[in-house]
Amino acid sequence: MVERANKPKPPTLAATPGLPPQPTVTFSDDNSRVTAVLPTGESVEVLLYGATVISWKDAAGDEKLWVSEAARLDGSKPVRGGIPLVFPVFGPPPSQAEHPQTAGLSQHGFARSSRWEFLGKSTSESLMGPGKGATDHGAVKLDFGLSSGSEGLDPQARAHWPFKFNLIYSVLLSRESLTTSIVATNDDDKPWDCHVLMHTYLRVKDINKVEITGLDKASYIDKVDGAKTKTEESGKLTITGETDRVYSPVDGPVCVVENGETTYSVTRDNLSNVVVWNPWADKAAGMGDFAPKDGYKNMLCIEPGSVSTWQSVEAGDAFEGAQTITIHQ
Ligand SMILES: O=P(O)(O)OC[C@H]1O[C@@H](O)[C@H](O)[C@@H](O)[C@@H]1O
Repeated sequence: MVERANKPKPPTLAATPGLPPQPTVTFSDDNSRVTAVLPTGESVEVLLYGATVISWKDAAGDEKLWVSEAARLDGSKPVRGGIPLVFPVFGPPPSQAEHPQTAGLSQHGFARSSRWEFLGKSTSESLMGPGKGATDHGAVKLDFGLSSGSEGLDPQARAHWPFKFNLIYSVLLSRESLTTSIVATNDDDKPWDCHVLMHTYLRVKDINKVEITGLDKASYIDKVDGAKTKTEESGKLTITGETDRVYSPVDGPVCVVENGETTYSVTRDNLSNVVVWNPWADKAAGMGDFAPKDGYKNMLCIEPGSVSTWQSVEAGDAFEGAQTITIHQ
């Protein structure tokens, strides 16, 4: 056979003009987690168990979330750290008399203790569209699903929360921020109630040098002082001991300031509460999966949620909520 002199060469990806580098999405060998990396180096890692975000790094590789060194990542226990998702009940379940629907569930519900399904990814162009600037920087969204029919559903849900539901949880990584959002749809023919909360463990350098802004004049329930309702009087909240508060702030960012510099700002969409939690020394000492024991100095939970009242979701309706955490250098 004679070679044609001007035989056209097959196009190669590298040579394709105008195609910007794309984020990569990979699965771990055991299929337990999915990792997304932007072309500029930022990354996020999500464990299918709980759809728990267990790592979020900036382009320099600096970790933004705190995960306990003793956290169980094998699906035997909710993860101590990262971003566990709380649904459909926040905190210890209420009594049968208070709220029969959720009384039989365990603390913080079953979303964080079920194995979710990875539904797919969307990357920069489909997310942002051309001309919106974001394509220059890259972004990737990972979608996860859990429903009443899911194989991975924690058995406590089937036994104690026998409703039809469908949850879609999305994790959107862009260069400076991470957004997590949930759509909780009622597929049943009767209403059900839920709480939703994103239990974010932010990594901080030294809790003693942290101030939290954005809570000024907000009312809160102080869970370490007999669940009294109080009003935040400090424009710059400091953490000096065990702290467990359910705030109802006005809209606007809640910021973490370290050494006088804002390091994170957290904004909310349709989530009216922010829980601020740090277990401090004694409580951390009593938690088997909390390590190192002085790790409370390097973490601060800022947890956007909808937990001070029940969200009643009608048949066929959905509850949606989201948080965006932005890194400030
Ligand atoms: O140990 P868990 O179930 O992960 O909960 C940790 C903390 O989560 C917080 O959201 C609660 O306000 C605290 O009361 C609780 O101690």
